[in-house]
Amino acid sequence: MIFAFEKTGKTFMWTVILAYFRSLGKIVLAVAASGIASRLLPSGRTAHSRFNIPIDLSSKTSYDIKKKTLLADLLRQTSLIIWDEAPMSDRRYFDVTSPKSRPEKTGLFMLYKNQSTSFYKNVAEFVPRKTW
Ligand SMILES: Nc1ncnc2c1ncn2[C@@H]1O[C@H](COP(=O)(O)OP(=O)(O)OP(=O)(O)O)[C@@H](O)[C@H]1O
Repeated sequence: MIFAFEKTGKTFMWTVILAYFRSLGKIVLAVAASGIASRLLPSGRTAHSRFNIPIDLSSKTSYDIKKKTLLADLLRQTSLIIWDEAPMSDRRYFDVTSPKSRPEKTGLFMLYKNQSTSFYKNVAEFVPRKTW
């Protein structure tokens, strides 16, 4: 995770990282919590749009990613996700579990099983508790 004060070049750095990995032929997704921030990233989209996150997130809803879809395949082939303003997002976005009641769906980070636990611990440490 990268933390820095305003106007210190974070977006500039994402742009450089995106260009580097994409020049190697890797798939790198760029998302942001807000629409304005996502427009500043090359091929950036809001996290809601990219990952099918329901607007009305509750304890009973989860990512709307079906396991056997093009989106799930894209995410499996993705080498890196750059998520600008991640700590502004609801913590449940970073949930590593699949919804038990909907076995055909998957949580985003279930697709990256080996990395997901440490990622989740890092994010959970910084995302404010009130957004649980
Ligand atoms: N290494 C650099 N060389 C030249 N200009 C730079 C460099 N890094 C950043 N800038 C310029 O500094 C300004 C602020 O950079 P940037 O928007 O990347 O910061 P930020 O940390 O993402 O800002 P914010 O806090 O608003 O998200 C921009 O105009 C950018 O072009």
